[in-house]
Amino acid sequence: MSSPGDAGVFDLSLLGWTDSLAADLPAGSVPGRIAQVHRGAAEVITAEGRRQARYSAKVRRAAAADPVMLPCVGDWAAVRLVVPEGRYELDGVLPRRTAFVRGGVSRDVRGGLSGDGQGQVLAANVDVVFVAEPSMHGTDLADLGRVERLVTLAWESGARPVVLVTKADMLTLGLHDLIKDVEGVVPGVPVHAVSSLRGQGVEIVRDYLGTSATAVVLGTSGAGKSTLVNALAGREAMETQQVRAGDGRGRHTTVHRELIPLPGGGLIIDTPGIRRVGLYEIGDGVERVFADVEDLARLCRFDDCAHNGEPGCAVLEALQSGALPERRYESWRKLQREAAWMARRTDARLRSEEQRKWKTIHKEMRKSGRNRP
Ligand SMILES: Nc1nc2c(ncn2[C@@H]2O[C@H](COP(=O)(O)OP(=O)(O)OP(=O)(O)O)[C@@H](O)[C@H]2O)c(=O)[nH]1
Ligand SMILES: [Zn+2]
Repeated sequence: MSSPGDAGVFDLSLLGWTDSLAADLPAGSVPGRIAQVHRGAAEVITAEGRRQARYSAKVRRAAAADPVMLPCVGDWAAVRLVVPEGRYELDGVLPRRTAFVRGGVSRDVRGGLSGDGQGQVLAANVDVVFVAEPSMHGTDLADLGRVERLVTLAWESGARPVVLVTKADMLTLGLHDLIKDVEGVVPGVPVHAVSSLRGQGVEIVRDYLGTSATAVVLGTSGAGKSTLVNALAGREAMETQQVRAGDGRGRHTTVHRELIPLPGGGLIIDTPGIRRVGLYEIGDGVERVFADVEDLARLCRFDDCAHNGEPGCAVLEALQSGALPERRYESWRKLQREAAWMARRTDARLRSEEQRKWKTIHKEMRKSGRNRP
């Protein structure tokens, strides 16, 4: 059996290729899924196998004007063979269904924000986001606030979140209660216990990918992301912290992003530390994760209640009665502020600009494809 990535012909639908993507492919080019990006070139998986493809002048110009236009892991690219030279050229990126975007934002340990608001796409065309939260992290239990934050981010990317309580073997007593607590803070999102070390829950994770879905794994450093990816891939696709600890360079986080085709179809993108990833689009991520709090807020006497001591504030009442835990309230406020901050800074401008650019680029791609002999 040939598998994606081996030389030889294989089925692109196992990489997520669809008819609707095919409709956007310019004439004269073949599709390739970007597995890794380098400076000025990308490694793409095509029906013929893996190829290095240099960016065309058009792609370089577009990326120079706006980093959001840089090809990224998970993108579907239009690849052409440049005949006299015999090399491959990446001549365009097909429209993205979903995207993880870093808004040029850096975040200090206390959650402060700074940055220029310039977008950068970290991963594209992701269907499922696995939020990996270790049952035990050092001596701490799973961090519910971190789960809320990452699930919010997942919703905003356009993909579907699934929470995995990883390293489940480290917590035998109380695991059930912990899962219940996690379920309680992300309404409507499936939560599963996973131990990659023992192989527990790995099949459930695998099932989310079917034959052609693409997933990313988000989570704090040491959450067991690489170990899970390796368990899914059935091989050492990613270096884990243990492996790295032995190489003399000491412990450090995963630094590169790579799209890894899994045996039997489906793909997974291992992401480096997500601490710098901000909420980019003012989507409905916060409302979805905090649906219970948002419901309360609708009961406040004033429509524009800031939940800051106004009379008849249902949120503060719930807080005082203990129905709404202080931790969750604070988490809600923080993520609301963050989303609002990003929205003010970049969202409207970037979104409209990006849409406009995609339109012209695809018009050009189609035109140049048709005119080519
Ligand atoms: N007990 C237990 N340990 C695990 C499990 N999964 C991973 N670990 C250990 O946790 C440590 C961190 O695992 P990694 O997979 O490297 O974590 P990561 O999330 O990829 O970390 P970064 O690359 O730094 O973001 C390693 O020592 C793993 O062996 C598990 O299911 N159970
Ligand atoms: Zn209120």
